[in-house]
Amino acid sequence: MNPSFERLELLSEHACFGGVQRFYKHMSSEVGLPMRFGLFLPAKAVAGEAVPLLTFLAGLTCTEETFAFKAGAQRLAAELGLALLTPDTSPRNTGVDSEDHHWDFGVGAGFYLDATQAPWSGHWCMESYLLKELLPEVIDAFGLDGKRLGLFGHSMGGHGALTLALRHPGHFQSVSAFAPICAPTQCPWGHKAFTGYLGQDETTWAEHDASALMGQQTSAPYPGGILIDQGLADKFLAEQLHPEVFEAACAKAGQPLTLRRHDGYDHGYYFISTFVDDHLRHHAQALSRNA
Ligand SMILES: N[C@@H](CCC(=O)N[C@@H](CS)C(=O)NCC(=O)O)C(=O)O
Repeated sequence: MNPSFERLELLSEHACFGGVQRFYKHMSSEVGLPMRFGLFLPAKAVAGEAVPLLTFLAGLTCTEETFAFKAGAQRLAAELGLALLTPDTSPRNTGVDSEDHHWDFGVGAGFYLDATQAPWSGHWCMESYLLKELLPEVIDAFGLDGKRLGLFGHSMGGHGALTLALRHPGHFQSVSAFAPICAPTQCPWGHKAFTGYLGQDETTWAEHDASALMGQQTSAPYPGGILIDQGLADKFLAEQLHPEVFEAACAKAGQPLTLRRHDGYDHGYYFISTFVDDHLRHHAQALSRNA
């Protein structure tokens, strides 16, 4: 049996739109603890075809189950032949006393980076976990196409999608986000997370700020375009999200950006489920070009 597959413990399995939604647990050497993730495989992947992999990074307080339960993405993913990977949002049960004292820092709030500050630096290394361990292991275990990878996410996970896509050029072929934290160095969530995980030296923060990273580009890193949806009734928009800062950075870099602002939509999964099909099509189109 494939050694990557052998490392995975199947927690549950549900037939879904001709494919299968599964939840797994595995021992992560990067995190140093067991981690959980969700994986939807369309019928073609179950039959052994190397389909593209689209990874969704969830927001604050979410788990590997949230997007799988609430977004309603499996129907179209099945039709388009996309596998969907939903990692957890942080390590859990780490032994750090204060890990769950805040809903926006610690457990459920890994911010998709590698912490450099104690006590977080021991286990909080979501960037290395995703890039060096989870994605390669899942691609290998299920025979997916590692050259056709898309990344999207919501809120903190939108920050994760944009920053990881910019920090790892060439790794992902498509990127999109729902209500992302676009300029974490300029908002309370970002200040709190970066102070805790990265320390007081703000020069290190810019390396994890999507707008700052885009501002450094001299040509478009995603010439096929980036898609962002943002609800205008989102209670976090004014204070935390700052899509206009990312919009300006994209304009400066010549990065095509479709930033859609939707009257009446809030921050939650009713908003995500309304527009998720457009994101799946955005990725399917980019990933089929790379086939
Ligand atoms: N607990 C927070 C809200 C946290 C929140 O909205 N989390 C978003 C991501 S930033 C989410 O997706 N929550 C899960 C859900 O809506 O099901 C509050 O009370 O304001």
